[in-house]
Amino acid sequence: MIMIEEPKLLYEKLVEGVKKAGQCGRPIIVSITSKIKYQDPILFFSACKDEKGTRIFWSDPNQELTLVGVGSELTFETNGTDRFSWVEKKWRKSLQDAIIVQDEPVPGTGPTLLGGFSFDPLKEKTPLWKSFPDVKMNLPKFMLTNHKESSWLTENFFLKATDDPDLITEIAIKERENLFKYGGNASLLHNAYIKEEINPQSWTRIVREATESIKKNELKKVVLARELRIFADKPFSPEHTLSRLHKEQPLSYIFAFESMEDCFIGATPERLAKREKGHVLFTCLAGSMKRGNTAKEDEQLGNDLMNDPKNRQEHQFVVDMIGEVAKKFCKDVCVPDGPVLFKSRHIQHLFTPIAAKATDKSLLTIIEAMHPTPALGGFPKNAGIEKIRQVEELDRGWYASPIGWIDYKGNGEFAAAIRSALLQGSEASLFAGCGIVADSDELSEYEETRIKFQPMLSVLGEEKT
Ligand SMILES: C=C(O[C@H]1C=CC=C(C(=O)O)[C@@H]1O)C(=O)O
Repeated sequence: MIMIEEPKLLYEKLVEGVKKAGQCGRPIIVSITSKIKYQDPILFFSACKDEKGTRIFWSDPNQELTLVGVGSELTFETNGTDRFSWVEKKWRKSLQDAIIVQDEPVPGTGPTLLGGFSFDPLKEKTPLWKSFPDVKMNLPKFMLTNHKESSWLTENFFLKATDDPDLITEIAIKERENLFKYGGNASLLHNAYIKEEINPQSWTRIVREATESIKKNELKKVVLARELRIFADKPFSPEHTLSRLHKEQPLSYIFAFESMEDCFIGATPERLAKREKGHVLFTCLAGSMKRGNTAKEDEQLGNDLMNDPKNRQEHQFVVDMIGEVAKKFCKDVCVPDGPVLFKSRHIQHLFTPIAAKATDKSLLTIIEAMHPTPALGGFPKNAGIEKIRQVEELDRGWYASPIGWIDYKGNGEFAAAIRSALLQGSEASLFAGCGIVADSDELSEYEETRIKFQPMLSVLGEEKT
């Protein structure tokens, strides 16, 4: 039996919450966190099938922190610009007078929002991303938090003055009992799919035209993406996909956001910013090369990447822009002299970490200023966004956008949602993009996107031959 807080304590806090909601004239968050026996996060995600459509999975590199949210007690979602400050205001307001019960102040426990943003609220929307608005951040009903080998369960309530604490306690106890009923083995599922590349010739033409715009000094860099649609013999399983991503991409952020019938899932190596205990960490990741077949070839390719002027230039735009944001919103900013290599299973990148001390500027304020970095949009920022809006034959939806979490103390982390797929039953759309500078070659960039599809293709099953 898993130790969760006493029903008596739960009941007392619910009574207190309902009373406070009456006094304040608005709903009140009651959030109770208990340390529980270690739980496997993917089994937990899989067991909560009844909450399909609301489940969220997040784990950081090496799985130092994993969050699994199920159910939604409170959701902030809207379309349009201004969404970062909109969420921030709503979240702060909802937290006023919150009743939070927690023994240990572990980041990522207690009331925490999980979710993400779309790439560009001003780009025309298509039905593809109908389940994902320009922002959707969710306070889950239940959230499992794993820090290395320890687990906590947070249970959230958004109480109105008219709620009945007896009834809510009774329902909460039943729901909890169902939470940990694990069974089945998702890893037995395996899909066979066929691929459809969407407009590949048109994409290479757009890339070539972008290099011409850059040569004419209209902008310095733009990241152009393309879509691959796959069709399988049976529905894709988020739990199966998560479990394979965990095995194949241990150095990446693994994420899954369910929304209605769809699931946006992936393994991104690209942190945007993490704020924890007064520190803010940023990652600049741009400039790519395939992995070698032997250690020697891999090392050679890594050296080529480190010494390639085109890739160094692509990378430097990212370092300069993120460095500027860090200096504007943080203090004691430390930018290394040059990049190192970051290697994942299918691809290697130039990588520069930036560290700083936090000020009173919130994580969402920083993310708003960063998005999209020149690794996802372009440089200068607005010229990049406009170029993408004009020329890309693609609805990016949440691809290349900030996804992550923030807790009630302002700790949190956001990553850029690349190396990702939108699962829609037995069909899926995959996305991959490349930084284009003046001397980019469209066929090499096309080849680079092919490599960037690999992390998702390899976990979604086998191509039918
Ligand atoms: C936009 C993507 O990758 C970005 C991140 C790392 C390296 C990149 C590059 O070398 O072009 C891209 O800027 C993607 O994978 O879809």
